[in-house]
Parts: sequence; C-alpha cells; structure tokens
Amino acid sequence: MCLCRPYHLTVSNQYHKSHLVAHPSKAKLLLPNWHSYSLHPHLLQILHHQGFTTPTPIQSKSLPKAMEGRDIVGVAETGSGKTLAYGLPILHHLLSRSRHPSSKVKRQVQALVLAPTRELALQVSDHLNMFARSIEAPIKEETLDVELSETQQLKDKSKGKNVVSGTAKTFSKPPLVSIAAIVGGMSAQKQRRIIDRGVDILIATPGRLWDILEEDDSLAKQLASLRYLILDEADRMVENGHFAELDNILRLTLRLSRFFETQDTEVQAHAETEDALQTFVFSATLSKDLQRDLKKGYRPRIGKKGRSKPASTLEDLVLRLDFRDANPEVIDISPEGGVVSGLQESKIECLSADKDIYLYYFLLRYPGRSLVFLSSIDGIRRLTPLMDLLNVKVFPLHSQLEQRQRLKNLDRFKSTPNSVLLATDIAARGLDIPAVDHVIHYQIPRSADTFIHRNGRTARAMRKGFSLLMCAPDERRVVKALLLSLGRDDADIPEISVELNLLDKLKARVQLARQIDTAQHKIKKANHERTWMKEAAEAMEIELDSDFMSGSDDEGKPSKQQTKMKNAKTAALKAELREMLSQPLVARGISTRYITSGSRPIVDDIIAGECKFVV
Ligand SMILES: Nc1ncnc2c1ncn2[C@@H]1O[C@H](COP(=O)(O)OP(=O)(O)OP(=O)(O)O)[C@@H](O)[C@H]1O
Repeated sequence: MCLCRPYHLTVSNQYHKSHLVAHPSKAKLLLPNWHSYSLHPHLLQILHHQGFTTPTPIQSKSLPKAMEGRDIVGVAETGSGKTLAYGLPILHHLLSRSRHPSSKVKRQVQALVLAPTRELALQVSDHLNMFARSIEAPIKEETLDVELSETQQLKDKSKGKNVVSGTAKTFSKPPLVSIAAIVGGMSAQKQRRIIDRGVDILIATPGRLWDILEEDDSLAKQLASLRYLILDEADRMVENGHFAELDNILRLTLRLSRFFETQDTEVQAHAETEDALQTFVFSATLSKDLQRDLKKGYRPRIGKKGRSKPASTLEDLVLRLDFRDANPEVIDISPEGGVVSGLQESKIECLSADKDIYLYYFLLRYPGRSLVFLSSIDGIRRLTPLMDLLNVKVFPLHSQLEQRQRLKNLDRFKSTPNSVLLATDIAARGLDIPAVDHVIHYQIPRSADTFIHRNGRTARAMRKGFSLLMCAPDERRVVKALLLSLGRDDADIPEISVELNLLDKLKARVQLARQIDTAQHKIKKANHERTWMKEAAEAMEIELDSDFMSGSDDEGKPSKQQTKMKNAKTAALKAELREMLSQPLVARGISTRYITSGSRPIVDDIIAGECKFVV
C-alpha cells in the first residue's frame, strides 16, 4: 500500500493540532474530507480537534454504508482506525436523538460492543469516552460531566485522587452519551450499579457480561432491542474459549422468527422484534471463505436439521449472527500477506537456549519501545527478573497478573521510553500503544492471524515499525508453514546481521545474571518454605524443633550460617555484574553495521536520534 495515502498526512497533523476548537459549523468547512458523511457537527468538531482531518480507508469505505443502515463485515489492517469506523456511526446516532436524555427516564443500551480482552474493551471505552467527553466539554462549564471510565478511575485512584465511582457525580444535566465498560477483574457490583443507572454504549468482554446477564433480566431485555451490535476482533473471541458465553449473548439479539427456530423457550420470552439492529463485525483477520459465504448470503438457519457444517468455530459464530441485512456489506481492505505498510520485518536464527542473549543484544543495540511476545507465562516469569538484573526496563503482562497490575504495567510501558513489555498474546489484539518501535516474537506465534495481530502493535496509523522473529532450528518448519498460509515465502524476511564480538560480551553478562537469578530464587524458595512451615505449625499449635528453627534439619535445609554465606556469594556476583554493566561495550560509539545486510539501514528509519551503544 502506498505511503502517501491522504491519511498519512492526517497523522502528522496530529502534532500540529490547533488549540482552537472550531465551532461546529466551521468544522464542516475545515474538514472537507469528512463532509460527505453528514456526521453530527459535534463529531466533526472533535475530529478537527484531534487532527483527524481525513478518514482512514476503512472509515471512508464503511461510514457511508453504516450511515445507510447496512450491516458490515470489515477487515482492514491493524492500526487503521477500525474503532472509529464503527464508533462514529453510533455516536452520530446517539447525538442525533430527537430528545436529549433526561434524568427521569432510564437509558436503554443502544449499542453493545463485544471485545475479546479486558484491555481492548477498556481501550475502546476510553477511545469513545474521549469523544463523548469532548462533546460534553463546552457544556461542562454548566457543571455537566460524563462518567469516568473504569480505567481512568483506577489511574486516578493509584495517584491518590478522590474518585467518585461510576456516574455518581452530581449532574445538573445528564450526559449526552453514557458509555460503560464491563470487564472481568474489576468490581462486578460497581459495574451492575452503572448498568442500573442506564448506559447508551456498553463495551464488554463476553465472560463478565454473561455473568451479569444471568442475574439481570432487565439488561437481557435491553439487549433484545439493541440498535447496534459490534464484534471487535471476533476471531480472537472464539479462540479465547468464550464461545459459549458469546453464543448465549448473541441469542439475545436474534429476531423472534429465529428464536422459534432455536426452540429455546426461555430466551424467547425476552425476544422483541427490532429490525433496526445493525451488526458490525470488525477484525484485521477474517477468513476469505467466511467472507465469501457472507457475500453469497449463505447463512444456515439455527436449529435446522441437515445444515452444512461450518468450516471453523469463527464461521459458526458469525453465521449465527442474525444480520438484518440480507447481504451484509463485506469490506476487505487487508493488505496482501498481512504485511502492513510501514512495517519492516526481520528475523534472527538462533538456538532456543541463546534467545535470551540475542534478545538482550537487540534491545541494547536498537533502543526503543519494544513489545516482546512469549507463548508462556512461565517464560515471562523467568525472563522478567533476568532482564531486570541486566538493567533493562521490563514490565510483564499476562493473564495471571491482577487486573490492576496489568493496567499499571501497560501504563508504565506507555510512559517509559526505551522500555520493554514482556507479554503473552493477550497483548496481541487491538492494543493501541502509540509509539511501539519494535515487536519481537521471542517465541513464534501459533497461527498466522496471531502473527499479523502481534505485528500490528507497531507501525500503526501509518507510522513506521519493526518486527523481529526469533527462530530456533526446530521452529523453522512451523515458520515456513505459517508464512506459506499467508502466501509468503520465509526468504521474504531478511535476517539481521549480528556483531558477534559484541554478542560474546553480552553472553558473559547474561550468564552471570542467570547465576544470580538462580541463587536468588533458591534463597527465596527456602525462606518461603520456612515461613510456610512456621505459619502452619502456629495454626496447628505445634512447636517446631530447634533444628528447624535454626535452619538446619535432617532434610538438608541450609543452616543460618549457610544462608548467610549464600547471601554473601549472591552479593559478590551482583557486584561483579554491576562492574560488567558499567563497562562500555564498544570503545568508539556507534557501529557502522546495521540491522539488515541490505543497502538501506532500517535502523535509521525506525529509531529517531543517535543510537548510543555504551550501556
Ligand atoms: N481518521 C484518522 N486519522 C488519524 N488517526 C486516526 C484516525 N482514526 C483513528 N485514528 C487513530 O489511529 C490509531 C489506531 O486506531 P484503532 O485502534 O481504531 O485501530 P484498529 O484498526 O482497531 O487496530 P487493531 O486492528 O490493531 O485493533 C488510534 O490511535 C486512533 O486514534
């Protein structure tokens, strides 16, 4: 795709934002590229303020169809503005309501956005809330406010600010648009209260939403007469094992005629025929077969015998959607082979056992904000302290961290230059972190779609980005097959050249750090066992014998003296590592070698400023 597309200019304009918010009528003149969509003037005003002077290709293709009331299946590259492609028509609809919301009448959910991960749901909520807040802003002086999203509340709480939960602030007028995120890992009670007060746009992960729906008939009824249903990254939702919850939620949005086909009397009770429902399915990856089936209008009827078996779970799911449109508009502008414009790909071939060293090499050699994907949580747990010992600023992100910690780590990664996020694939989808310079596949992705979505965390909104695939000999065949499924050859991805003399020096550092980490781990484990035994004995009112208390018993546990010696040894190793880390790696500043052997040094493209080599 051509780099000089109009919205490339738009992005750079973001940095020259006008501080003057144009009057709605003027915004129309200032944004000629948005003019034909007849968006509400408030939205034009915010687009102008954001510096979004031109719609992105997926926005310009889907907006007219969405405004016409059509159902849309949209496939476009990562970071291409899909959130607003479905968000703008919804906001436009809500702002164009003939009557403004009143505090006396409870709002009914108009739009339901389903997202596969908590982070993505909160991000979509923040994105749309940013628009909603800006709409309220001019009226805010009259003490109008919109509810804070849960993320904002968490952030404020962690900064010690006094936060009023949900919409509990005193409004002199209700907000024009009310948006709420319903995700796991946060107080369900609080989320129920927010729903009880009434919201226009509900953004949810399927698991938590279904938990709430099971106890809340009134919400189930609201979903039966939705105006908009959106599946953001539908394919990932299916992978996430949320199929049953998702299926149950989608059943609530079926038309009566379809309920009869399901013969599900319980859900039939909630059925309201509401033919104005528009369904939008968006992703960066959606199988071509599925798109073809949708185009052909092939949709097996639920419950009918003898229907042909769908090719995949995703196909099954999408074909269960009750599109009101006989032929949903399928817009596929995803790039060939899934490679986003602005993304430079590369690979390193090395032994699995050497990946830590190569990773450390890359992080030092090419400073920037790097997102490293691993396939296991154990791998992240191992690598985090190791990189920490090597003075690399790392933040872990995986599903076994508390939600608060997940958001905190994500925020720290966003705000710390030259930092590293070590993540599982929960970070692969949808996360919009503006300045990720590098995506590193420490372990190869398990599918071509995951490969595309991981890479999509960099080179977003026409910026440049770099991805590195770390490939061990036993992974080569899988990589080949993965690329083949994208219609690509593995020779397409150039190998980066590595300065071997430098690698040797880094190897010594990594080995020492590993030694320290193992020693620390042993000490921690011994302390943990001792504390556990003590607590268990106290709970059972048993006295432990003196040998155990002094630390030496028959089971070969270390004595206090031995522990002291181990601590001293670890401290000495740490001092040695500190000394090693303080030594410059190369005497003469920047190396003349670049990240690929090609004639054009990619590193110049990606890394702004000088790459200092002395760490
Ligand atoms: N018209 C526009 N002009 C400039 N920037 C835009 C425009 N629309 C959206 N953006 C910005 O582009 C970035 C990416 O948008 P978004 O997160 O919606 O992408 P996406 O297509 O959903 O990506 P993914 O497939 O990874 O989920 C966001 O920071 C968003 O604010």
